[in-house]
Amino acid sequence: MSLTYQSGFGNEFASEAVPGALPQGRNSPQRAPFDLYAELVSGTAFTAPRAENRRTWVYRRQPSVVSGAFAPYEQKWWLSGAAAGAGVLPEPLRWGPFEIPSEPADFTDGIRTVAANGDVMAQSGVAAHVYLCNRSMDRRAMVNADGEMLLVPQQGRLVIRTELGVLEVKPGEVALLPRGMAFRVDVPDGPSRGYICENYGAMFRLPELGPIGSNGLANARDFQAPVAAYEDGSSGCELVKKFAGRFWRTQLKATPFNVVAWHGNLAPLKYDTANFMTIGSISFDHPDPSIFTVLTSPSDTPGTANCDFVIFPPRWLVAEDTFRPPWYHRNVMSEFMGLVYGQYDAKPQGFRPGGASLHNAFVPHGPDEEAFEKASSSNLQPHKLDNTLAFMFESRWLFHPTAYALQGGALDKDYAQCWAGLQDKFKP
Ligand SMILES: O=C(O)Cc1cc(O)ccc1O
Ligand SMILES: [Fe+2]
Repeated sequence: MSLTYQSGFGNEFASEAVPGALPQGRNSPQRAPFDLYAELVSGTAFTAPRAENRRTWVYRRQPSVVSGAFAPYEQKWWLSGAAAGAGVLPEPLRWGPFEIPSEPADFTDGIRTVAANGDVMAQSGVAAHVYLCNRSMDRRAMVNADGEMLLVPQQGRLVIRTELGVLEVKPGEVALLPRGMAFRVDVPDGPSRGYICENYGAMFRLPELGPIGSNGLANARDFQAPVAAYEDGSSGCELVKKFAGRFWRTQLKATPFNVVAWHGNLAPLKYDTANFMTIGSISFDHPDPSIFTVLTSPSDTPGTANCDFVIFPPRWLVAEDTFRPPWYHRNVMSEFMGLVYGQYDAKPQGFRPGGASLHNAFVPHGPDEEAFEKASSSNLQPHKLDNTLAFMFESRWLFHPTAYALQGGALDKDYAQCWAGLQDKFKP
């Protein structure tokens, strides 16, 4: 599938699927072109500072309000907030690859919450989910009024139709779907798996670059928004809505993907992590992983994120007289990690693609025995860490694992053993 995109994080985009559909010089003319309805989607408060303000005008065949009333819908695996946890444990946790079920499941039904924090009602915190699905959302759409969703595919491409157009996202790429914007996910490759960060807090944005300067890490222009595309959906569509942590459904007479033109800076985005310009040590010592921050959702305490999305992409290691993998560590912040492909240098064998790990606040962790032995005795040549992509959702709030995470079968009960062989080698 060859799709067209517009480039830039938070740009003022403008797109029309039919020439002339976008009003010029005003947002709500008495009658919009082609008798479309004008609708404003406000992603931030009207009065949010200009630099953070996000809204988009859509020109559509019917306004979203035609959806009418909703009835309850069951999705018992997709949970919200710290309250959904089955108990926080004080030790490191790790999971093997989460299994994609053989029973039919689309993206909406295939979401399983692994761990969550914060509270939807307080607009704070995130959930770490996996999606495990094997079929497309057939005549079905989803809208999440609780949070934006950062999708990290691990197996299989996703074709994401949104109100603003279509994104295709493959493993190695990520997608960011704005809170409250309808989408449908198709899985052209069949069984598909990936991770989701559902963010109830402040919208993800690019981190400040400080002394790095005006370029580097994730560059704004490498984020891609769709172009306007509407479908002929006269045969109807089910709309599933997540609202205040619960699920609802309604049957629409037509498709919600009926936006013919739009303009604004609130848009779904995709980003290819291959475009991430890594910065690292060219002298000595292992830098803090914050140098690999792709996006950050700030909290009200400066520098202490509601969530940072951090990646560990292919890169050169050249530091001299340095223990190159991550150091042993205890962190006030909580670290949820996943692996898209390859090996993670701190856990070359035990951490597997499609699995996850959780090191909550002040839970000690670090390289396993194998990684430690190798890194502390190898001959330090410039070395390319290649064919690897791990990531971290790092949050100031403790992640609460769910019953699915603890009892669903993927939990690695022997995780702690990976450090058991680290001997006291003190030789005064
Ligand atoms: O725990 C982890 O593997 C993530 C991590 C990576 C790193 O390079 C430094 C610190 C850190 O927490
Ligand atoms: Fe860590």
